[in-house]
Amino acid sequence: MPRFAANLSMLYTELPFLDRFEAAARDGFQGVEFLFPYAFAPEDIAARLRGNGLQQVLFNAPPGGSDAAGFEAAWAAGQRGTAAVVGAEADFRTGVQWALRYADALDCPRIHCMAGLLPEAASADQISAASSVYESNLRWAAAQAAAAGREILIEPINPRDIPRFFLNRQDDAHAIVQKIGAPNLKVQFDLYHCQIVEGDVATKIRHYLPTGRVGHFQIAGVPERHEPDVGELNYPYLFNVIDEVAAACAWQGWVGCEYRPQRGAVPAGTSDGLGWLRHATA
Ligand SMILES: O=C(O)C(=O)[C@@H](O)CO
Ligand SMILES: [Mg+2]
Repeated sequence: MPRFAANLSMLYTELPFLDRFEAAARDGFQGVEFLFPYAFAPEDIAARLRGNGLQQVLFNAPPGGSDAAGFEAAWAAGQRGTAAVVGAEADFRTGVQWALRYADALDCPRIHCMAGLLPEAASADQISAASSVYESNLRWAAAQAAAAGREILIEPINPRDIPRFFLNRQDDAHAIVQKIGAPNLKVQFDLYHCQIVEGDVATKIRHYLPTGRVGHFQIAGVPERHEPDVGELNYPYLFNVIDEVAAACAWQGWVGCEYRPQRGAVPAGTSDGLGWLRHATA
């Protein structure tokens, strides 16, 4: 079975953030991911990782802004990344530098750089300008990350969850990664978003995983984004597909569990809903 990482921004939200690490380890996770670490000192997060025998496998570069308070304000104001946002190039670079410092402290191999939003009713010229900025920002970020021994990931996200998000489709993500051609620039393949936007998920795993351009998977039930055993995707089947293809191409990444638990009563809500994980790893 794939290696599963708990997404601590969505799982265990019944607990304070720093206590979620222990809860995830107690439930058998060996890896964790989350959106943003910037509200906490890197050494406090590193201590929780060490103390619970966990690996940090992924987190996001800031969503906008230029310091820790600004990052939180940007997220609250609806900013969803700066990589493809014309005029936000300085914030993008500042954000990647912050992320690389945290990646070093947390020994985290991957950083997700969210693309950001297009303007309302974007014109063809505005879309083309966003594409140019995206390409030059990602080239720069991949070079910075390579020097630090890290990967940069980009993720297609469905436009129902994030309207006007610049990157929605797997083929567009792979096209820009191929065009830039940096070996440490990869795609974060979130099966939840893929099913909502384009479907044909198993075939896309078989097509894209052997290219070497998939850096990470994420999962959730569709359409409610609850546990993976709730909804229209057959995850036991998809886990077997990932296993089979990963074995054939020696892929050794992680599958992030990025869903909102619906089962059980607080405070045991997240753990109550992990029957799918116990079944998958039995
Ligand atoms: O929303 C998702 O899906 C994610 O993976 C988050 O990192 C937001 O980018
Ligand atoms: Mg995701």
